[in-house]
Amino acid sequence: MKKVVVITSGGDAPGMNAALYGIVKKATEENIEVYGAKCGYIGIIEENFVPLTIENTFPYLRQGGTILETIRFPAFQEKEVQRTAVEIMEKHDFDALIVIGGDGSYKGAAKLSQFYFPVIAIPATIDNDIFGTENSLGFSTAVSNATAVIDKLSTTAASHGHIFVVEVMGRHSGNIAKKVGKAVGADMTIIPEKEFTTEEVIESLDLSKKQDKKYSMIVTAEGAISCLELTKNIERNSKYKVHPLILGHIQRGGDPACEDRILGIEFGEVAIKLLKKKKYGIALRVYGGKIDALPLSEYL
Ligand SMILES: Nc1ncnc2c1ncn2[C@@H]1O[C@H](COP(=O)(O)OP(=O)(O)OP(=O)(O)O)[C@@H](O)[C@H]1O
Ligand SMILES: O=P(O)(O)OC[C@H]1O[C@](O)(CO)[C@@H](O)[C@@H]1O
Repeated sequence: MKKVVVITSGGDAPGMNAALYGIVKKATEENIEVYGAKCGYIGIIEENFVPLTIENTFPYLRQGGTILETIRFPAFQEKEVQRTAVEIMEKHDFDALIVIGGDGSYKGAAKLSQFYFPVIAIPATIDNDIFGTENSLGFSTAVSNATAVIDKLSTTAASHGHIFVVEVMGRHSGNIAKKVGKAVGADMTIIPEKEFTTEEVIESLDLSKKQDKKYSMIVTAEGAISCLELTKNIERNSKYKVHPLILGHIQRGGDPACEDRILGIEFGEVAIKLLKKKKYGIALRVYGGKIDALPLSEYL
């Protein structure tokens, strides 16, 4: 193992830069050269490679986003595009690819592995919805970011007795909503995995009033219902006036929480250790609180 290439793919996740630093740190100890392809899978196809060194990764270990940047690239689902990626990586003498990304990125990694190219995937998505792992880079930070904003909202909401419906991210997953809803003591949390009715939401607001709470808070995941639609539904079917708020990309923004930094560095180091032992075709995960790996074929 002499030369590896890394991508960050899907939505950026705080902790991706820490993973890049972890990879470079361990690779440097092992005399392995590291390159990054810019903007995810498209960077391989466009042969947009940049050298990654301690000098250009260490300063960003504590910074959110991804210095390699990321673009969603749906064409990568085509087999011919995947084949081209493998040919390009071979042409540039890369011995392995490390993919840092979410469940879509994991599918791309699994497909490349079918061409017998050595691949390791590192879980990174604020949604924490990758099969098999208890945690993914960015989740902890996103939950903290959303909780901090709602905490701010609570003081003004309490002063006016307002009702807020706050929409958090998660197109297919209620993981952020569930944690945030718990942390802020939401009157109801709505997630894509569970059906709900407007009547149930109104009942939760009735209960909140009955309990003399100073304000009411509903948390909804974007994939369940948008806060604008839910606001309309509540106002049409009750006497309540509702204030909607979409938290949006602020959840992915800013610097990684300590947990995501540490996990990022550890994932990066483990990826290089495994590649050095010729273990690839695998996806890293957190299981029982520890880092281990599943075969990438699980993600096809
Ligand atoms: N079925 C697939 N086969 C091959 N490549 C895929 C597949 N699905 C997604 N990809 C590649 O992975 C990239 C990232 O996937 P996607 O946009 O779903 O984000 P993600 O990795 O799930 O991250 P996030 O959870 O943050 O959205 C896509 O832009 C595409 O290049
Ligand atoms: O920034 P984009 O491409 O609009 O993606 C938004 C999506 O990405 C995620 O933040 C995951 O990274 C989802 O929660 C959200 O639905």
